[in-house]
Amino acid sequence: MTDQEFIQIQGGRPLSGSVCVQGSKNAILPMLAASLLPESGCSVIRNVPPLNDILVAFELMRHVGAQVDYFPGEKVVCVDATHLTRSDLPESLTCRLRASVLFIPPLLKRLGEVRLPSVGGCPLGSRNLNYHYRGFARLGATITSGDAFVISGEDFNGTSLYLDFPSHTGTENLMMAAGFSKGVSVIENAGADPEIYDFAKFLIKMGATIHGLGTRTLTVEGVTALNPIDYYAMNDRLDAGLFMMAAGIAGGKVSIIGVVPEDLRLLIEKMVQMGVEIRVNGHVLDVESPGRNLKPVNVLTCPYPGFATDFQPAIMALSCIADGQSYIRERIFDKRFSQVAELRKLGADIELVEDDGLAIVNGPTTFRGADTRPDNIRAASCILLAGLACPETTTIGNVYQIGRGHFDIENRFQQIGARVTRKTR
Ligand SMILES: CC(=O)N[C@H]1[C@@H](OP(=O)(O)OP(=O)(O)OC[C@H]2O[C@@H](n3ccc(=O)[nH]c3=O)[C@H](O)[C@@H]2O)O[C@H](CO)[C@@H](O)[C@@H]1O
Ligand SMILES: C=C(OP(=O)(O)O)C(=O)O
Repeated sequence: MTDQEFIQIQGGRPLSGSVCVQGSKNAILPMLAASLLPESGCSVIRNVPPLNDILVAFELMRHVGAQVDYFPGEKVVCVDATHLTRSDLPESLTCRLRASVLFIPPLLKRLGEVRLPSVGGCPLGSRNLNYHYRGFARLGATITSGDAFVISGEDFNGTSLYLDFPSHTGTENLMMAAGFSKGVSVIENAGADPEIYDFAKFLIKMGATIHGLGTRTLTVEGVTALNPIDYYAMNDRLDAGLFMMAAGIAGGKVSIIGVVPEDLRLLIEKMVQMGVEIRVNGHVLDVESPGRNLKPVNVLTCPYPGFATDFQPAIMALSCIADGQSYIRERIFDKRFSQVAELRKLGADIELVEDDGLAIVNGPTTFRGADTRPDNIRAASCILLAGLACPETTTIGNVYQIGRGHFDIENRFQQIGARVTRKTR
């Protein structure tokens, strides 16, 4: 993939057909990190799409000495971490992957020290890591910071851990570290997201003892050894949501295959409020929309089970075609409106009251074609959606971003009748 590549969308036509949901990046990344915990033997993780973030995680794992064999056709990865050799993570990789932080607990357990330079990921504001480091310190780690964080320790003891905010990777990291600390740890105000739940099931299958799954209080009893396992990762609710909103904005009828409707409850609720018809048929969602005359919506992002911040940019695209004013409030990240500048290029009328985390969308917009360059996965998804509602040509540069979160995007959209192509300048 080069910076010359871009995605071209010629929208303005309804979608029809079926699309399968990919495996969940945000559940798989902690599983890849945890697959470094067993001292011998191969772990197998299934339903692993070849997303850019996942490929960077493979490179990090190989860098520290793990053998990683990936079978993209089968979406299976096999990890053998018997011979880990180093614990200094290179900035050339960590600056591309925020989930690099999830490699701290396994390397600490296996090698007694980790050196982590700055981490990358979506630029959404401050994105502190203080809950992670404070938790590791309470469990017994020593942490120093200079041009990199150095986390070290040999002896970890269970304790009470409290997150000021139910951080997603913070919960995963503390759960993993508590899993090998002696005695019992209680994690309060933990994240309850489905990906955290799936990751906890992964750790339990490895031999960990974790109680309170899906609630805000997790109790973890440390064990001395965790074993390699064979695990099928959950499907990606964010990928499912992208295709739901694609049907909503473009119009037509699309079946989305491989969802847990409960995990998407609020998105379904908001889309139905907007006038999109959604039928739940077991693990398939049938989404049908006129693609115009939608009703405006109020959205406030919250930790799960609230409305997911990762859907905020996409529902903003949808609200642009609604008749009237929509209010979109971001409450998780302090800078998560970068898609607004890109949407405006397509003609959207959006007032930003950034200090209040509020965007007021004045719909309906008749989108015009434009060249865009979104700076993160979900902003790119937002522009892709707007492009589907625009009869002119829209382009999305910086395609690395969308490839971090969605696999084979152009082919999967073509499968449901969209004119989405990947091109080189
Ligand atoms: C790889 C992955 O799973 N990424 C997801 C994860 O990111 P991530 O786990 O980084 O997000 P968090 O839940 O940790 O962040 C939520 C909020 O807590 C703050 N915070 C977090 C940790 C900390 O130590 N100190 C602190 O202040 C952050 O600045 C942010 O304002 O959850 C986000 C919120 O659902 C999603 O948008 C991301 O897609
Ligand atoms: C914000 C995201 O990822 P990360 O936390 O890795 O930046 C995302 O997946 O939308």
